[in-house]
Amino acid sequence: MSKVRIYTLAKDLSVDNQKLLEILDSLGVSYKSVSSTLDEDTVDAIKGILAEESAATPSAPTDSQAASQTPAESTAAPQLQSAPPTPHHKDDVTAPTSNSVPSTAAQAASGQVSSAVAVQEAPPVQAPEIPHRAPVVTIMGHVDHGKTSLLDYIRKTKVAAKEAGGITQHVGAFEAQTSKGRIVFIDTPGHEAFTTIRARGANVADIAIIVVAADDSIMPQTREAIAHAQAAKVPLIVAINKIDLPQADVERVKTDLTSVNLVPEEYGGDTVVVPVSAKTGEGVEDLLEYISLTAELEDLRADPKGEFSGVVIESKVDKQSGVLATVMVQQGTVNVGDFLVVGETYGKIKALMDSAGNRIKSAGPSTPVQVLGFSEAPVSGDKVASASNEHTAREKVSVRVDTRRTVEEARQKRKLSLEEMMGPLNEVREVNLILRADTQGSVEAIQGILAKRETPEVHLNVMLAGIGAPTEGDVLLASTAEATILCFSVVPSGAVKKVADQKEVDLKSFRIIYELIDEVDRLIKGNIEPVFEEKYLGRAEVRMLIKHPKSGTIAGSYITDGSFKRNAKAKVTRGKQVVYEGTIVGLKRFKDDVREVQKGFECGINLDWNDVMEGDIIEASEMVEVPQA
Ligand SMILES: Nc1nc2c(ncn2[C@@H]2O[C@H](COP(=O)(O)OP(=O)(O)OP(=O)(O)O)[C@@H](O)[C@H]2O)c(=O)[nH]1
Repeated sequence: MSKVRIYTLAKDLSVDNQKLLEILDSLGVSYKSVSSTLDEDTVDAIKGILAEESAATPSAPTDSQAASQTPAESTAAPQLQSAPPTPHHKDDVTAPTSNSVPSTAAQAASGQVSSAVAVQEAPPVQAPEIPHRAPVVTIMGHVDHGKTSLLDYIRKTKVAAKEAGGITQHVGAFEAQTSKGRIVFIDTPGHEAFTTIRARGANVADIAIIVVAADDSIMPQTREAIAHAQAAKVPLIVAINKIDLPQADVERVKTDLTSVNLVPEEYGGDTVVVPVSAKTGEGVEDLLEYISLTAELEDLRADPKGEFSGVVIESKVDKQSGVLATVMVQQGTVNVGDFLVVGETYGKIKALMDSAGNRIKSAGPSTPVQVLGFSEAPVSGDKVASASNEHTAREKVSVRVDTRRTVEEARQKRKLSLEEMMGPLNEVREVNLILRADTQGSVEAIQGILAKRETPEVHLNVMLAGIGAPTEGDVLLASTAEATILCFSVVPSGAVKKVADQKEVDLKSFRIIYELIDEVDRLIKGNIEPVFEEKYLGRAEVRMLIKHPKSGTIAGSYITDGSFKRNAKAKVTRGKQVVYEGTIVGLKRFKDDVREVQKGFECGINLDWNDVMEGDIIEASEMVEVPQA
């Protein structure tokens, strides 16, 4: 029985991948990605549904439009109204679950425009769809594995040469035209730019390409790159490069990938792996196709008419032109003459250039543009907003200044709620860790022990485990993922320690493995939901009532047992009945506010409740954490 990949079938049947996935969903067939394979029965069922659909709507215009729609980007093409796609199906096997012929309901679920709709006089009012946007791709990998060469090859073959013959400037990104539409590449190789941007709270890449040289396989920076992509939660595609070399061993790379939990699709996993050569160009077309397929599944959309937002990719000061910043438009449209607010400054756009160096008047989503008009060079990762006039720009800046101050003040006070400290209660908590050790043996030993430390409530997520001292990249990763860096028998450099301090990242070094494990246990404990129990504190009799102009009624009381504390819980009983439960908001001894009053003393108790009466009994208690084994 021959099998066929989803995207190949989509191509053969002239429908878009999304449509096929919807049909598969309606049939209850699980898949991992568009490159998953389908067996003949499923293919027949799909063909049956499509045939029925076209019979039901012989000339429905929306149907044919949807079928011919290019996946990567559509300017405003109306799509079939359907449920939003589920980008990743984690289910393991591609198995058609039943022979059931799809019902009408299933057809409806698959987005079919029914004949009933087709004959209606007035078409139903549809909300205008947000158009697709081009994917933004970043290429990461180990040094010398061919990131620059791959980008150069794509640039050379896919970017229209600049007409005037001038030299295209390096602007940090370029746009490639492929048969599947536009793809934007961030061309500052390595993950520095990527992580710097992320460390500033912005995410610019939609897809990460991890380049692995076929003659070298997985290396330390490959692991780092994978960890960064995973922390950013962007889909990744592995490009096995240099397959033209005689010593290239693609199979070895695939096997090694499984050791970092990236199981290639051929091995039953869901990692897309594409063998390429940046030298001969072999496989590059496939890689571009996979990028478009991934982008399609991610269903990337942005509204060119929406409010503008962008991110600075890089900036420089040009002796002649002044500050030149490359901004990736993420949403909305930017125009010459707009005011741009970046950081706590603003500027008016004097000129815009596309990544090929052509002057343009405006730019929409997923377009890298070089902006002339900033007075100070912005930093990569800075978020950019626009304003239609100078007054609004100034207001936006002042809001940003206020927000920064508030955040700084809050940070100084650092009074976090339980939830802020520990995340929502009753959920499995994640402790993110980055491990650094002297040898592979130590790394594996630590990982082995850690695996046994996990509890049902706390999951240990080792984002990166590497040999050698921690790097600044690790610190950036830790700061964006709120991870702790644990070092065993390796010492962080002063520079790395400094960055960790600045970013408030916990960076700890150990010489004895069990001290490291103790630290992990502490981290786990810190993440286990604390158990509190009520502890009795004391009892008091209300002997007189004092009216206070500000605090209301204060219960002049005598402590008959234990002690009373400010902020403790209070329960008031009258006879046998509990008449009030609340908090002791204030305690007074004569005119002074006090924290605690012991048995045998008189005091004023403010319950923030005015109906307390003489003769009432007040009982105080507090919640205390029960230490757990
Ligand atoms: N034979 C062969 N050589 C390649 C290929 N891709 C890159 N190279 C060579 O590998 C070396 C490193 O390539 P680069 O593109 O500079 O690698 P990189 O990953 O960008 O390196 P860094 O920028 O230093 O991190 C260069 O000598 C390239 O010519 C390929 O597909 N085949």
